[in-house]
Amino acid sequence: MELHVQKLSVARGGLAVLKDVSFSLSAGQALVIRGPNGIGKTTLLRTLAGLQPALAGEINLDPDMMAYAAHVDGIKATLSVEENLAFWASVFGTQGIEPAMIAFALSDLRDRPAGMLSAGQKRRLGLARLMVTGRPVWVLDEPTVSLDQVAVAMFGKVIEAHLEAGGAAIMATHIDLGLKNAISLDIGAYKATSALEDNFDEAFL
Ligand SMILES: Nc1ncnc2c1ncn2[C@@H]1O[C@H](COP(=O)(O)OP(=O)(O)OP(=O)(O)O)[C@@H](O)[C@H]1O
Repeated sequence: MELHVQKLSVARGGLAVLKDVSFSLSAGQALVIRGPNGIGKTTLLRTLAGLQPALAGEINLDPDMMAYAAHVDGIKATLSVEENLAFWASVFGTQGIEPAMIAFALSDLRDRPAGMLSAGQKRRLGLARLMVTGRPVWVLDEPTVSLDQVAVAMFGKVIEAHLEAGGAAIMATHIDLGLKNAISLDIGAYKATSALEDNFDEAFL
């Protein structure tokens, strides 16, 4: 698995936010996207995962290779924790939800309706979902929000195991997960300038 992203431009609300983003990622690697609030990390991740079209550029991998997890994880509130994981396993055509249940310490919560989980427990369920997708590239937007220290460590272990098994991950996070094979990309340099800014001098001449 090799992901190559070339000259990708992405937009939000009809306005270009990032221009000409290029990077490559191999199996076993994690890419940590960095940049200030509002620069376009979420927009970039959503575009990579195929949830919105790119303005321009190339992504060599099919979105079907990717699993996306963000703040809204598509958790079904009335289904139990176990039913949620079983549902996703059926959607993605995979088997065996127990490893995900164990990795995120959800076993004791298996019968609880997801709507009754705390914010951190919900996030753990959303991250456990990644494991049952069976997809090689995980695209993660602020995955550690709401997680306590113990849960952050659980998540770090799961990501490390995913990379060791030949998967890859792209994530926007401010937390150092101590991953062995992580590279970082500061997207500040790719900020798209608006037409007004492009012609700023001319506007005054
Ligand atoms: N619906 C929208 N219409 C217009 N602009 C939007 C819309 N949603 C977001 N934006 C703007 O698009 C830009 C990129 O937003 P995005 O959420 O991708 O940034 P981010 O880097 O993930 O930010 P943060 O670190 O705060 O989560 C921001 O300037 C934001 O204000």
